[in-house]
Amino acid sequence: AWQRSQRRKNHVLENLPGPPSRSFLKGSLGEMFHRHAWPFQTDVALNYGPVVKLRGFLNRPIVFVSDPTALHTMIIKEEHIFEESQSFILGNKLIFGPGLLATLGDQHRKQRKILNPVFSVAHMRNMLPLFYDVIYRLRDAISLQVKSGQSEIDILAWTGRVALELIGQSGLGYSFDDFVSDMKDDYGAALKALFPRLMDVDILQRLLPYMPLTVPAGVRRLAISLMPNAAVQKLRSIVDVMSARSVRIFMSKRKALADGDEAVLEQIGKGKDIMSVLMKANELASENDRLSEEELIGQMSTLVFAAVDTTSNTVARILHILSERPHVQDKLRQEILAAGAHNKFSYDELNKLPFLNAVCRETLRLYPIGTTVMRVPNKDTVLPLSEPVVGVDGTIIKEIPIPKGTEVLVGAWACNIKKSLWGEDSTEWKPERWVNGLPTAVLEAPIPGVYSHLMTFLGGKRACIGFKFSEMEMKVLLSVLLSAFTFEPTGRPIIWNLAGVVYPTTSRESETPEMFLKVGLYSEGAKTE
Ligand code: HEM
Repeated sequence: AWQRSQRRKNHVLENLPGPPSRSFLKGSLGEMFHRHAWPFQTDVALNYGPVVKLRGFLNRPIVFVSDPTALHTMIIKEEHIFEESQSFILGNKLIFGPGLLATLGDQHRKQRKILNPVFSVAHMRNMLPLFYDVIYRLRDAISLQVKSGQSEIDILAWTGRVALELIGQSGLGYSFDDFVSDMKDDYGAALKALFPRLMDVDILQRLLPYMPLTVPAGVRRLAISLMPNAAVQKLRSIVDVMSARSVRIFMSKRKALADGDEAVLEQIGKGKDIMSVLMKANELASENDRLSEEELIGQMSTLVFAAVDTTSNTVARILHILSERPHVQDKLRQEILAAGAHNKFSYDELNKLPFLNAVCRETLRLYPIGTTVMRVPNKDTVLPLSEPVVGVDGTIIKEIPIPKGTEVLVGAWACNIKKSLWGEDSTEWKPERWVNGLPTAVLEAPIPGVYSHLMTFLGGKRACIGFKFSEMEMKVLLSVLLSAFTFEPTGRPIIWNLAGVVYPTTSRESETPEMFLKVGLYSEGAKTE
């Protein structure tokens, strides 16, 4: 009977529609995960229905899900079953230490419990003045560049620098960058090199679950240091730079905390940064809730890593879109100026600007920095569906049995652009849809996204913890930059590449993340063409 039931489960998976597999060894992985996979991913998102069968290594089925009810089951109801893959967790543990991206179950829950308050709206309000200080310095630096006659500016370099400095100051209480000279900080350089190096070791990372983790960490590091692989060695030196810095910052904070309030106030974040607040809360927490030093240090690189490329590429994308739509750019600028952008906005004022809100949300909907995330159930389970799926053999499938260990992809982008929810124009960038009211289908669907019916920040217990931080960063940046500058295309291409985080280059071949726009000084009365 057990074998019959297994066969039936596999039959349902095999019966799901999907694109043909082109390679026995790699299945569809080669077509799905490369820099220019947009046509393939669009096909998968739009043309096979809400649950799609893809092929992985040795043609094993991978289930691609964008059905809201199935996603709700994966992300909320059965979050404890649909875990992150072992290679993701173990890879992150080696890179960042045991922080939020590297733990599961109770340990992860305990970390979230103590970290959530430092990402609350109340804490964002505390940090807003610091955001303005940093972003004004950025504005002055760009202004100097423009006044000195440089008009084509690498916007991504600046959104990256400002994102690092913001999480540095408000997250770690540490300054990486003065925006005056070229950034020379070795931590910043290490972080920038991390993503490309991670791509180099992708296959090795998939092998990580097979490395015996019962051996002590020191021995494991020694084993890694002996690996004759250049990519691994480069990655190791990046990790060494990051972890040495985290430990140094941590030690100085611990000393300041021990020395008392005055010493804390003398630090860059004046004790208000996320790590200082966290360390203080941790001291006061009960024995059960308290995190170890290793776990605290593990949060530092995790936060910096998770905060920088994500937000900086999203802001770059918004400015790219606005550069191509001068009227929309001006409409947004006028809203910001009319609301008094020359003074600093309060947190509530910033969030009450309807068009700014719409532009951010629409960009996050259509252009999330990651199109999918992977989950792997730790036992056999069943995914219910919002609407039935028609199998390859014509039978109607109402629910999908998922055997333990099956790779299931959360189709975050696919859900964000689903036509049955968002309408026929779902693949067009139309901020007005957020002003005019969202379709009832969107409002009524059980989309498990933590932010505005979108899957961009995911949802549930492993949702992005920094989504309000990121939203505040985007909004302050846009309001300050648009009231000072105009943005136009340079005439050269901007290509968006699919990767762990989607990033722009100036050609399909180039591997350098960069995005040039023509930047001019905005003076009131003079409108953008
Ligand atoms: C546009 C900006 C951002 C996007 C689209 C984004 C998206 C995401 C997504 C999809 C996840 C879930 C990853 C997974 O489970 O596989 C995540 C997790 C996370 N994000 Fe973000 N993120 C952004 C900005 C930020 C910022 C600014 C911070 C910190 C200040 C941050 C901190 C984190 C952390 C710590 C996690 C791990 C949470 C956990 O597992 O408990 N993110 N983010």
